[in-house]
Amino acid sequence: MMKIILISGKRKCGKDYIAERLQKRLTNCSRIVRISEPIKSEWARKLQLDLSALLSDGPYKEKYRRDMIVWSDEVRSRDYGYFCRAAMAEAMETTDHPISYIIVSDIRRKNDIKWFLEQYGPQMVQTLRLTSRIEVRKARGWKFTQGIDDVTSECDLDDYQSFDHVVANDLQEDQQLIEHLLDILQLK
Ligand SMILES: Nc1ncnc2c1ncn2[C@@H]1O[C@H](COP(=O)(O)OP(=O)(O)OP(=O)(O)O)[C@@H](O)[C@H]1O
Repeated sequence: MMKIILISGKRKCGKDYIAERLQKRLTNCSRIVRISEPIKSEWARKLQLDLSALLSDGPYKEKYRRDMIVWSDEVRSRDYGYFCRAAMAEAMETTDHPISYIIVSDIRRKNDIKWFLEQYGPQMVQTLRLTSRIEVRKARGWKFTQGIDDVTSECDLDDYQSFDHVVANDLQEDQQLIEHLLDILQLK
């Protein structure tokens, strides 16, 4: 049975970093899925923007991020699973070998979790909430930005009570943390 790990957490708490470290350990029977990818590619198509610039961390990213959030909220209000479904379909279509573990590295909303649970069931899905102290996030480059840090996409999960695991990612290159995660997520 395939296992799906849903990673959430505030900006710069290390969602991508931890997803990549886990993926490295789980080798090619695992795959990272990002819900933001179909959002970015559809938005870029819509605006005929340069996708590679949009996907990188360059100046494009913040400028278009706000508008993209508004547009993607509209899409979600009609169909909350739209981007989750698109991201999973893309992952499955572009995989030529069996996948045992899917790591979704950018879960941001209660409805994202709801969609995965409805689609795959609680046996297959585990939620992992990463936390980091504010000073640590700042040291990693986070700066409070109005319109990004105070909107639904960043705050919707703040009051979610049902994460399977809540784990701190405050230390630098913490190998024990990776072992601990493999343990609690039963991925060993
Ligand atoms: N435990 C860690 N040890 C060393 N570096 C880390 C650790 N966790 C995160 N980082 C670094 O901190 C930075 C932010 O991490 P990352 O991009 O994974 O955060 P994120 O939660 O995905 O952020 P965003 O929501 O903004 O995309 C990256 O440069 C990453 O390499």
